Amino acid sequence: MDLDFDAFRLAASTADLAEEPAARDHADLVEFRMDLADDPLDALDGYDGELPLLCTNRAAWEGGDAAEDGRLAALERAAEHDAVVAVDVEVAAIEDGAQPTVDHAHDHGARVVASVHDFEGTPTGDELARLLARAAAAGDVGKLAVTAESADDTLRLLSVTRAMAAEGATVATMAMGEAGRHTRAVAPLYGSRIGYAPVATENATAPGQYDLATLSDLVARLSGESGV
Ligand SMILES: O=C1C[C@@](O)(C(=O)O)C[C@@H](O)[C@@H]1O
Repeated sequence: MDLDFDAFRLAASTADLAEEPAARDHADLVEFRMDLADDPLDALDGYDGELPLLCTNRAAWEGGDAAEDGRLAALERAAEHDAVVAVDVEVAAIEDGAQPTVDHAHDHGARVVASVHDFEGTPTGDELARLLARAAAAGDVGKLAVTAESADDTLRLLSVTRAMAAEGATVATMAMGEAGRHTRAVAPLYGSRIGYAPVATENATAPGQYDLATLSDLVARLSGESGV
């Protein structure tokens, strides 16, 4: 399978690949949260769904559930699957020695989403720009998820998203939390290339996510593609 990030792509985030049929109507791909799954490599071996996969094995130190032992090795195995079109590697991990994982993914035709998460707040504009530039340089897509507490926080994130996208960088941004929720719907208009949503709200993988059908509808309406 192949999928690029030259346009906005909506990912259904899940720890259970059996949810894929339910995501087909709305999503372009599935984000498989390996760190939240019981036997992720077995699940990947048995995957015969239609949607391509973005595999994430989120480190505990970046808000996920994966123990460090074997974490990157599992991500590398994942990248070898034909259905896996991308893997997510944290920028901090890449800068700390995970470049071989990035290279391995590329060798197997998978793109790399280099990610940064701030679960505490939204940095200053300058710092946001630095973080997103580092992410974009480290991967094929630079992803930045912050926690917004105000409209000003969301504006800074959207502004940096727009500036980087206008320079030609491939970026994905979102603000977590209640105050940031609407950025998930509007960030694509400012150049963000990936949105994340659970099939059902109770299985959210980050604070403030819309469910998949809702985000798909909002993005389509705002982009003028829904025909309404
Ligand atoms: O990094 C991201 C973005 C995310 O944190 C979000 O805010 O939608 C959801 C995660 O599943 C994904 O790995």
